[in-house]
Amino acid sequence: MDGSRQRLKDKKKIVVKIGSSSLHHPETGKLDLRKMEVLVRQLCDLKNRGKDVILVSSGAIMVGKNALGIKKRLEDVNEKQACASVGQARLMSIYQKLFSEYNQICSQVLLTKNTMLDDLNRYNAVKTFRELLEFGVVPIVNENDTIATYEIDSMSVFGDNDRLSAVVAALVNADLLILMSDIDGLYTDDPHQTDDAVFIDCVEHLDRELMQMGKSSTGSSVGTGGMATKLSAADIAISSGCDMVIANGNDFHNIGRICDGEKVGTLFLADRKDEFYVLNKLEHMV
Ligand SMILES: Nc1ncnc2c1ncn2[C@@H]1O[C@H](COP(=O)(O)OP(=O)(O)O)[C@@H](O)[C@H]1O
Ligand SMILES: N[C@@H](CCC(=O)OP(=O)(O)O)C(=O)O
Repeated sequence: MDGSRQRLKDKKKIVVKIGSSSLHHPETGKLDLRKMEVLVRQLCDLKNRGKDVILVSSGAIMVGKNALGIKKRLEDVNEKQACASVGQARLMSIYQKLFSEYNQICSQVLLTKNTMLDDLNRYNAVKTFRELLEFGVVPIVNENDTIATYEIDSMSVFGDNDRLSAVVAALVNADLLILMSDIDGLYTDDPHQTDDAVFIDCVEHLDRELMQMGKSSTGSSVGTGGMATKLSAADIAISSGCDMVIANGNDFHNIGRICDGEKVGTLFLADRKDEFYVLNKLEHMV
């Protein structure tokens, strides 16, 4: 086991982000409940190991779309917002049921980019997260899709939970962010588009050349942002003193393996702690 992986064993505050693609049965688009059980068990076990855990979960739009019996691809923003409103409530009720099986309390936190940019709102969010973690709760975060796009204008959305999870990691002073995706980690190019893409095990310096490797092409019908938003998230996380791992969400046991220091996914090593850099990034995020 190499040294940089070894340090993952000592992480105390861990943010885990799950993409919609890791939660659904691709054939039907419905929730994969067996996988969700494994996810929740892994997170509860991290809690039992004495760690603070925050889950950033996508899936509201996908779940709402299914609940409403919509078969076509969603194009209209308001239609997506209506689906998110239905789906978020359903998603939370399933998470609550699963977490309660392990006597674990979870809570819902919905954020927008504006919440994070406003000093008072951000301060309140930080304090609320602190209280929740002190109570031993697992906060479950998503973007507030219902209001995000018309809160001021389209610039007010995160638009993807990859960057939202990195902002949350920075807010709560997390020391590890795990992004579960539909792919093993970062490759030199999108493996779904190029045959000779090579897997990258560890990133010590996230330079321009690496940033350009992350394409916005997505591997599933429900994913958004592709690798581009994950690298943007890595930039935010590692600048706020938080290591980040991108790993495959096809097996949620990977979460425990990562925290055991096993060589799973691509590891991005934190290189500094710069609060202003993160805020500046957030301000210019489109
Ligand atoms: N350099 C790259 N390395 C790996 N995957 C990449 C890269 N560039 C683009 N991708 C694409 O990013 C997808 C993962 O992002 P996304 O579809 O948003 O999934 P998720 O919602 O599961 O996070 C991959 O399936 C792949 O097609
Ligand atoms: N907030 C949206 C998900 C946005 C998002 O980033 O989705 P994904 O690329 O699946 O992580 C939802 O809950 O449906």
